[in-house]
Amino acid sequence: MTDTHAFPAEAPIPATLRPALEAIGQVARDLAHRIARGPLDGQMATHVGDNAGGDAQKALDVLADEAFAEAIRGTGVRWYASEERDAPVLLDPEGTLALAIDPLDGSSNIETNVSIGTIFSLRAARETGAESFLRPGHEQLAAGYVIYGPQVMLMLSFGASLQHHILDPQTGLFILLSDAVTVEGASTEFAINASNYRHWSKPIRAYIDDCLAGAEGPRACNFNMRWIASLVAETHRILMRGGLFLYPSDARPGYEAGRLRMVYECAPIALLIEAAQGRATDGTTRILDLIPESLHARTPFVFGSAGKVDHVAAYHDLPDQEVSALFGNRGLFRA
Ligand SMILES: O=P(O)(O)OC[C@H]1O[C@](O)(COP(=O)(O)O)[C@@H](O)[C@@H]1O
Ligand SMILES: [Mg+2]
Ligand SMILES: [Mg+2]
Repeated sequence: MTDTHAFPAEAPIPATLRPALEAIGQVARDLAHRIARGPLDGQMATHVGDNAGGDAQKALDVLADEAFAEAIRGTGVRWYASEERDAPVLLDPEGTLALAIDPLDGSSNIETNVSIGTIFSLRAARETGAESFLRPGHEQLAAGYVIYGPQVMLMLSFGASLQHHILDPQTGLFILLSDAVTVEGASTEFAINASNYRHWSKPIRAYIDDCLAGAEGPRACNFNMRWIASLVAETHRILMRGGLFLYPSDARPGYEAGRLRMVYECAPIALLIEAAQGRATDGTTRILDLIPESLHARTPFVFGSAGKVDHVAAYHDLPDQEVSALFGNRGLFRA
């Protein structure tokens, strides 16, 4: 890692959070460099074990986790919680912040050269790790993600608005492009892993059936589908041009609450989406009001433009026979 700053002095970052965000920015810059070198920098996609959530750990997952944990020391962070660790780690008893992180998101894509990312969330530290992290997401002080794509970008929010930064590879600085990103409402793209269709609940099936029915169906509109299997990349597309993301609960063992984790995936993404005037729910309830029961707790996740997320919630309110009636009289749901 270089010891030069990741942000210009004028970047709009509160002084209390600046050391931690500098450290995150510097590690992200270093990771971006390693990801760009790919196999020249070692076998990043090698399966090295399983994490607390039972997911396969790749070499890059572990390398990223260790780099963030190391760099964040001495920046005011008391508790460090990561997807790759069973429990929060006490870094500094005097620290006032708690960092939750998905060091490498979308790691099933490493060997395919598709965009991957880092998701992070900063909160006020409390006495224990559990007290710090098992709290509603609306208490987050800051949240963000870095996307390692054709361009390396950082989306960052302190709650009120959404900042969009790009890494300039020539200077190594994240440069602010906009401090007021908003989610476009008119997109006709939705993102869901459709291979799980047979496991979904009736409201989710009905919603997707109606999208797939296109101009001839109750929505009277043709939709397009996207699935990258990289939450950061899906979020970035939605922030740049609108749309809807769904990872619902389903009937597979272990998917009772979907796949994505509340503390270090859904809560930070929800903060960013709301800061961009979008909506993020578990299908019906606001993600930022949910209290996780454990560090690695999962939640169904639906987010995107506010109108589309509300639309999904309305399918959960339909009477059972109406949900079942494919192309039933859902005039209410015209696009
Ligand atoms: O393989 P699936 O079921 O489509 O799930 C894809 C989802 O899993 C994730 O890869 C989980 O994140 P990690 O890679 O950090 O475990 C998300 O980025 C993505 O949205
Ligand atoms: Mg992830
Ligand atoms: Mg991960």
